[in-house]
Amino acid sequence: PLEMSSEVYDCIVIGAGIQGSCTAYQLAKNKQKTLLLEQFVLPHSRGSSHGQTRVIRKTYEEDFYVQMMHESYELWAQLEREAGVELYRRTGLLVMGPENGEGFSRLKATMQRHKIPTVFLEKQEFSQHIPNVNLADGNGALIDTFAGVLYADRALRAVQRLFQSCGGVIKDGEKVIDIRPGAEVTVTTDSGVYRGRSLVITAGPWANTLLRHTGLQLPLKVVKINVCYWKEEIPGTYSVGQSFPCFIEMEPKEGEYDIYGLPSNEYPGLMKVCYHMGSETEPDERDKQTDRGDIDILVRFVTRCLPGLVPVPAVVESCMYTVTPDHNFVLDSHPTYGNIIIGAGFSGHGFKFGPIIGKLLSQLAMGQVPSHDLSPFRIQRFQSHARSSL
Ligand SMILES: Cc1cc2nc3c(=O)[nH]c(=O)nc-3n(C[C@H](O)[C@H](O)[C@H](O)COP(=O)(O)OP(=O)(O)OC[C@H]3O[C@@H](n4cnc5c(N)ncnc54)[C@H](O)[C@@H]3O)c2cc1C
Ligand SMILES: O=C(O)[C@@H]1CCCC=N1
Repeated sequence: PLEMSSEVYDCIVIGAGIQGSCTAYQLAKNKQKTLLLEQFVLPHSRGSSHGQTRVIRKTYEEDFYVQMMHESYELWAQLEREAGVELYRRTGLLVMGPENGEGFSRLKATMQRHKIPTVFLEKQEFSQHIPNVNLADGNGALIDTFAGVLYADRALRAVQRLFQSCGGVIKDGEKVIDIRPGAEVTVTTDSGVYRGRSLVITAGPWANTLLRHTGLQLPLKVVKINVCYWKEEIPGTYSVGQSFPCFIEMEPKEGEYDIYGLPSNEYPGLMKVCYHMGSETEPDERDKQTDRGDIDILVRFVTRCLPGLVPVPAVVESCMYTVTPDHNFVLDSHPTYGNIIIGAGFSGHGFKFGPIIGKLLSQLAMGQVPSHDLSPFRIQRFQSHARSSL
């Protein structure tokens, strides 16, 4: 039998990806005795938060994401100061999309409504501003000038360090195998039993595996992303050093989902260009999913749009998205157990929100009113969905 710890934590957080780590840090900063449990030995590359870089941007169609990103930028800057490390590099973000399409028009309108510093590029001046990129016929282009790159691995380590420096406890290499809801939630791992007055589940692709212990299943699809790096024909052509921006092509001709890229930086001479969707996988069987349909789409895109890259990926890494039907997050209390809080379904765009999500989930865990409207993120929106069982 496993030994029960005598300690009762104010909060136990399951999952030390960016969302769980930021939540745990916010709790510890608020003087909550907090335990952060992680199934793998840290750092690891088997979830969704590993890798050197992520895009940060305010470029969203929806007002609620823009509002959250205003605060998230401030919290990232605060984290940089607290940790004493650079986490954000401003590069700008080029968005290309069908000029008269609904998505691109909505995006432009939201940028203008929120007065987000944006440069709108006319077709005739495009190549002068953005050399070595072919703008598709009928596409418009804009630049979100404060967008950039987050140093992801570095950020995750920094947040976990800050959490520990506030007295937080991390137990890694401990997989949670059971959850017993109650006024004190009992959490069993493969090596111990812990109690907490509240529980936060931020388990990324494993969210439904854990939620099963609480009688809840969410309509989440886990997909494997082939993270592709492409060699520059002339090293530096698309580099941070040459002020090349991150980019998103909305509704590309080559596929149903967006294609995005980050300037070459982490691997000199290699630029990251990815497809914003992948094939379904079981999170523990990620490496058995070998579908390369997304890479075929990317090869066609790179050939058409980025003529300075060799159109064959030089390095392919793996990562996972946990996707909801509407691609919006789940940030809510459990429908039956109010002291169990869920952060899930970040749908491939959650990293940039890490600090604000940490703040919101910690507010829910402490029984406070969240400081942003969480109605777009409620579990209730899935009520009619076949796979949700409340
Ligand atoms: C290729 C790729 C590119 C992306 N690009 C961007 C981008 O440019 N910008 C952006 O904002 N976002 C981006 N994202 C999305 C972002 O990275 C994710 O939304 C975010 O990392 C999700 O974090 P998480 O903490 O929810 O999940 P995870 O990082 O997966 O963390 C969950 C953790 O829970 C642990 N866990 C699970 N089950 C258990 C258990 N039983 N016991 C203990 N621990 C457990 C897991 O091991 C894992 O460490 C990208 C994602 C990918 C894959
Ligand atoms: O979230 C982001 O900004 C990136 C780029 C666009 C698609 C998904 N992730």
